[in-house]
Amino acid sequence: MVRPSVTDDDPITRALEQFQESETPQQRAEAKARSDAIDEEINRQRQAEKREQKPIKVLLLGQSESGKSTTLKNFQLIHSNKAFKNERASWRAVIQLNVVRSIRLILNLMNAVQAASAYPSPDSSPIGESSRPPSPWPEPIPVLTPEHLKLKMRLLPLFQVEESLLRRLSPSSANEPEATHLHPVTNLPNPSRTTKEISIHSTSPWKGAFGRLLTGRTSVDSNQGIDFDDPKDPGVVLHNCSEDMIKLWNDPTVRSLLAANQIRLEDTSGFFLNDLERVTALKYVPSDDDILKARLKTIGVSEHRFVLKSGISTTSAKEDSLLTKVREGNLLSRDWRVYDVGGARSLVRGNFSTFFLLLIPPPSRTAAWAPYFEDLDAIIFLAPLSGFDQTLVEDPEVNRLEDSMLLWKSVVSNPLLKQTNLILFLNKCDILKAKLEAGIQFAHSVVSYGDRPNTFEATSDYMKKKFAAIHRQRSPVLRTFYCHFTSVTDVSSTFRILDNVKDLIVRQNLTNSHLV
Ligand SMILES: Nc1nc2c(ncn2[C@@H]2O[C@H](COP(=O)(O)OP(=O)(O)OP(=O)(O)O)[C@@H](O)[C@H]2O)c(=O)[nH]1
Ligand SMILES: [Mg+2]
Repeated sequence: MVRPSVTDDDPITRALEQFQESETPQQRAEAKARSDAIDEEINRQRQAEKREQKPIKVLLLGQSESGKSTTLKNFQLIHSNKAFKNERASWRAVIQLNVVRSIRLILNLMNAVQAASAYPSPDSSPIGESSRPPSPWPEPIPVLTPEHLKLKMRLLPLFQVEESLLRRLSPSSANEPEATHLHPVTNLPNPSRTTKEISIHSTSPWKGAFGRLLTGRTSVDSNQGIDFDDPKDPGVVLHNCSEDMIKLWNDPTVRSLLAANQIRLEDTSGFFLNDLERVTALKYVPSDDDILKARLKTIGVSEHRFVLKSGISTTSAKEDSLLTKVREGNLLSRDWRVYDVGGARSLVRGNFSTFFLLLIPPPSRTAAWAPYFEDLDAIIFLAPLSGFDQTLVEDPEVNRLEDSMLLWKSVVSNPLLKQTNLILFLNKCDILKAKLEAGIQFAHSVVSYGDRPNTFEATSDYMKKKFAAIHRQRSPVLRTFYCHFTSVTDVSSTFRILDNVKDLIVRQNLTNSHLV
């Protein structure tokens, strides 16, 4: 049996066949030329579409702990209010680690006091002053009671928790020779450099570390992915130590030890000691605010993709036409790529890591990095103002604020970035305010500040002018100075600022694509 071909009954095919049979060679050539022209036009339009739809690329830059990853978290929250839904179990672990780190710092201080008081004072020492290491303590050395020592012993299980959390979160970074993000206790008789900071390489699937372990368990909180009945849950040990941790943190001797070493734990990254009861509760689930406060150092570079909407306000006739074009072109939703890089320098002095790769001109810059840094629409540069009285963890001789200004200078003056919008976030304003209110004198660290008032308004304005002057003097082309005072751990104020920034970047992107 002969099966009818599919085209047998197709009237269009039949008509075309008849038409082609009656075509002259010249007509056929003309038809082909027309068809080619149409194909060419379609291709041209596709290319144009591609150009117009090119994603908006934003790079977050700044020294380590400046707030880059926290700004990224704000982008994630803007993108979706369920941003951290599947990650809460892992963030809970990071927060638990942050708590243990703060406690460890206090216990290290107590060890140092014990060691210092083990030496007899020069008056009673038969061999005199020379046998005694220089003491960082104001005399007399604060006295630890037997109760303090018992407290210390009862908190030892926390260190096992730390090891196990680190293993689960970052098996690959366990050998990273990194000092702590906490205030380095360098002037103590036995300075402890043992508190490695937890860092996660951008390629590590750490956010799944806990989720994977939980699959199939019936006790898992299905909304948050946290298994509260896991017998190995570090939360149990933390909960059992909770009362002792609270006692330690509220102890007057401990507070005076911290003060004597000029350590304000409350200003350090990942500080949760004022929330111990809440964060060590057995059923603790981190809030968005907690996740923003959690500290996890970034290594490498990671790309984050979002579709973000931009509502461009119309204030002029020109902008009205822009808005129409944007709407006609359906460009109100745009693809965004936000790049978060690790800001820490290598511990080898002068050897800069991720950050400075940006400043090396191609082709010396490795090809693998190129896609991240070509065609950048904007750099959000974070400079934490609160670092005015701190030094870098990586290099204790470098003042943090001064370092931020040097980095800003190199970014601003870089000819490769002259087309890129630079948006400066003078960050950690909340900590700056708290420090000034606690009586810390800005002028002690920033000598050029002189006898101006020790207020937030005056100091922040002074620093803004400094950064603006660098921008004006060093930029290879005339550019607008965009600057915001930020506290990126504050979701609502950051939401407003990022909304402005988003609109600005989209507007510039459209201008550059000649759509306006
Ligand atoms: N109080 C306060 N804390 C902040 C602010 N910005 C960031 N932090 C905290 O500072 C710590 C460091 O912030 P990150 O965003 O991890 O810093 P980073 O720039 O990504 O650092 P690296 O990954 O090491 O390059 C985190 O614990 C944040 O919660 C701020 O404006 N105010
Ligand atoms: Mg980071």
